[in-house]
Amino acid sequence: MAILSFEGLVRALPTQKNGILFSDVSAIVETPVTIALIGTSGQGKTSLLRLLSLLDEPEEGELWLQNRSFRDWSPTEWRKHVVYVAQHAVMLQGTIEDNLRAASRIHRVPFDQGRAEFLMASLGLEHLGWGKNAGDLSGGEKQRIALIRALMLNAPVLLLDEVTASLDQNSKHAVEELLTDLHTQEGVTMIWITHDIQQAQAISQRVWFMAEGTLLEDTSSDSFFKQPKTSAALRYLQLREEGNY
Ligand SMILES: Nc1ncnc2c1ncn2[C@@H]1O[C@H](COP(=O)(O)OP(=O)(O)OP(=O)(O)O)[C@@H](O)[C@H]1O
Repeated sequence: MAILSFEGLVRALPTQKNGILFSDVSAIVETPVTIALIGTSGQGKTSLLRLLSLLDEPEEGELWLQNRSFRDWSPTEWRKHVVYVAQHAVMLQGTIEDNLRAASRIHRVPFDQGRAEFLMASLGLEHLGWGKNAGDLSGGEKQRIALIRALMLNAPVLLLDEVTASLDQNSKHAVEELLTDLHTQEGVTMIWITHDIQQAQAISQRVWFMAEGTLLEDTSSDSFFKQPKTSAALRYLQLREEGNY
C-alpha cells in the first residue's frame, strides 16, 4: 500500500500566464522516504504542499493517502496523517504550553509530556518557560515551536515549507538532525521545500524538482546532484554553484 500518491494534479491560478501554475504532477511514495522539493521561486512548491495537505483542492487530478482517494477522507482526518508546517510560523494565542498542547486538544488525543520535553530539548528550547506568552518569542523560536507543535501529532507524513529559513546555523542543524532521526527511528516521510542546496543534499534520499510548469524530475538525490536529467535542473544547479540566484 502506498503511503501517499497523486496523479495528474493541476493547479489553476488566474495570476499565471495561461491560467495554469502547474499540471500533470504525479508521484508515488511507497515507503518512508525523505524528499527535497526544490525549484526556482514561483514554480508552485508551496502550492503543491497545500494541495497535498488538502488546504486547497486541485482543479484536476487525484490524490490518495494509503490508497484511499482524498474524496473519501475528511480533511481533518487527512491532516492528522499529512501535516503541513508553514514557512511563516503563526503562534496560537496563549502560552508556549498552549501551543504544545494544541494538537492533543484539537484531535482529542492524550498530551505526551515526555515527547514535548524531548522535542524542546532537541531544538535547544529547554530553557524557555512553558508559561511564556508565545507571541513574545523571537522569529526563530516561533519557527521551532511551530515545528514541535506539528511533531506532537506523530504524523507519518510531514510537509515542511522552508522550516529552517529564520534559524541560525546551530538551530538549523538541530532541526535537520531531529527530523532525520524521526525518519530513521519512526519511519516518518518528509517532503521538504528548501532553497539551500547543501541542506537538500544532507536531508534527502529523493528529489522532486519543479520547473516548466510541472514536476520535471523525480529521482534519487545521488543521481540528481551528480547528473540531473534535464537541462533546466542542470541550469538550476549551476546557478546555485555560482551563487547567482
Ligand atoms: N492563492 C493564490 N492566488 C494567486 N496567486 C497565487 C496563490 N498562491 C500562489 N500564487 C502564485 O503562484 C505562484 C507560485 O507560488 P508558490 O508559493 O506555490 O511558489 P514556490 O515555488 O513555493 O515559490 P517560493 O520558492 O518563492 O516560495 C506565485 O506566483 C504566487 O504568487
